[in-house]
Amino acid sequence: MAYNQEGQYEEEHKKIQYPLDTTCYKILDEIGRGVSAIVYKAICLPMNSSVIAIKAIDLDQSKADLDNIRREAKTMSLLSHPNILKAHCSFTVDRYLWVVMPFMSAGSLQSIISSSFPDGLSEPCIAIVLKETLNALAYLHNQGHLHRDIKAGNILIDSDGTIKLADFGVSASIYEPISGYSSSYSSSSSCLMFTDVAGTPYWMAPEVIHSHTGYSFKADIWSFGITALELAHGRPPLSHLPPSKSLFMKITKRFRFSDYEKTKNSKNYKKFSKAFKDMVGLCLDQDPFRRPSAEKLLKHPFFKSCNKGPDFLVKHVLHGLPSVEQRFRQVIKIQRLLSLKKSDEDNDDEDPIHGEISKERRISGWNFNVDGFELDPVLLFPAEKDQEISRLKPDNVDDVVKQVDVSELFSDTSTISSPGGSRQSSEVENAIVCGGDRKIHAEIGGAGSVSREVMLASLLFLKKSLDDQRQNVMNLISFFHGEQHVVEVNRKDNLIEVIEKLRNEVENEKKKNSALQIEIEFLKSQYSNE
Ligand SMILES: Nc1ncnc2c1ncn2[C@@H]1O[C@H](COP(=O)(O)OP(=O)(O)OP(=O)(O)O)[C@@H](O)[C@H]1O
Repeated sequence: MAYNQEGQYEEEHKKIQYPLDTTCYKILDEIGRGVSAIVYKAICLPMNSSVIAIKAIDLDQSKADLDNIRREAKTMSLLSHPNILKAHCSFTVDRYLWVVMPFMSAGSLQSIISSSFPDGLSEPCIAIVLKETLNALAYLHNQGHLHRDIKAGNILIDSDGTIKLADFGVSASIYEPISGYSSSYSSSSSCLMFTDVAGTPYWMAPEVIHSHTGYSFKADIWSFGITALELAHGRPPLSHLPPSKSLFMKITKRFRFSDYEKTKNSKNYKKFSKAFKDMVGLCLDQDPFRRPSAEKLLKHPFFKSCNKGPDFLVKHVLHGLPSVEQRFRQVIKIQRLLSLKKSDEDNDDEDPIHGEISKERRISGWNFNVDGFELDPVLLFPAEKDQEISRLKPDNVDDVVKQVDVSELFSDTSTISSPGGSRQSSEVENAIVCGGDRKIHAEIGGAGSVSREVMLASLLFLKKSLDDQRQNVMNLISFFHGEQHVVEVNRKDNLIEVIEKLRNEVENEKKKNSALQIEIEFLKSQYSNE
């Protein structure tokens, strides 16, 4: 790394002017694809055929307009940090914007885990990657910038283990609210806030999804926490759902609990340190104000005790890894196979939204579960009673929800079951409650007009659902008890596995129970106040 006299980091290529002409570049291979861009490995002919990466952004598909992209590129060119990937230059080619940047030969952490570490990286490796990323984030925030798209796909690694944060496609400067800028921007509150929805759904902070409440630097911290889970488990939470659907379900729709459970059935739960879990827990606080700043997070024991460097990543992650272009070809192959398989399956699928009511649980928010090292859903009422209760909701609910126009949140509305012009009241209610416990209570507190009968019916329904599930577990337990005398010794391992599964089910039941218990206690106190 080179530092100038002021101690600022200075990249070696800084003074070199890269040509703004396509004929000077020769494309070698495709190495990646994003939502609206293709990334190529290429060489720059007048620069001794040095290898570079070109990101060709389709301006017709990109949400941001050219002026915004240019402005952002200019702003980014003023930033300089060893953990931030800076573009060499950018220029338009027909309807594409070419961003010429250094080639990070091992590609993104996302492409590495998806090809070679499907169950995630080891904790010491994660610590190095996250620490370097956090250095970049702390610098960015200090300079008044939000990244707004922190995820493993935007963390790049070079052959020497150097980590750089990339892709400032949706980043924004908090100091430059220029008119015409696609972000809505508000400075009316005590801190500067954005209100547009930016980023990638799985990594989005709750306050970004509820963009009417505004968000700021802490939204990046949430995404950083999700990225930690992504590196640890090989995927972000809810990633078994299409991005738009996961977001959509989180904020407006019923979510089948059984769908969520599938994500937690990972056979080989890895053990992670308390420090790691604690650090992620701080990032994934529903309340952005309670999340630490990037600077403060760097002082967390998890990062303080991380004393390994890039060499460790070379040895434990990069060694024996297929090249970025080979990995990309593999991904494309798998995607093709999966899309063929999916189109077959889609024909047989039941409607995911209107499936069996008994399997559905409405999710009102997300809590970080330290022991399970996952995001856990906070359960609300069973779906069937939603309509009855929401019919009785206070009138101002619709006004609040008008500010959350779900159809505007997605560029890819094709995968969403259309919310329609007149939204159903059950969806409406869900949209307000999913921001966390405080909001749930505010909403239920507002439902003072709900009749005793309806509440009682809801609670009885909940109780029956719990009884049914308890009964199922009891049946399974007695089934295996009865079988015991014929179980041979060599089946002991299988039995242990089954018991473990049952134990998990019982644990899950307990968790569900306590979430419901809280709701019930709250409702009881509402009634006693009446
Ligand atoms: N400078 C680079 N050097 C090497 N590989 C790169 C570089 N930039 C991107 N890539 C590879 O290309 C892939 C796609 O990158 P891109 O930034 O388009 O997509 P993304 O960030 O995964 O998706 P999105 O469009 O949602 O942001 C990355 O995952 C990475 O493997």
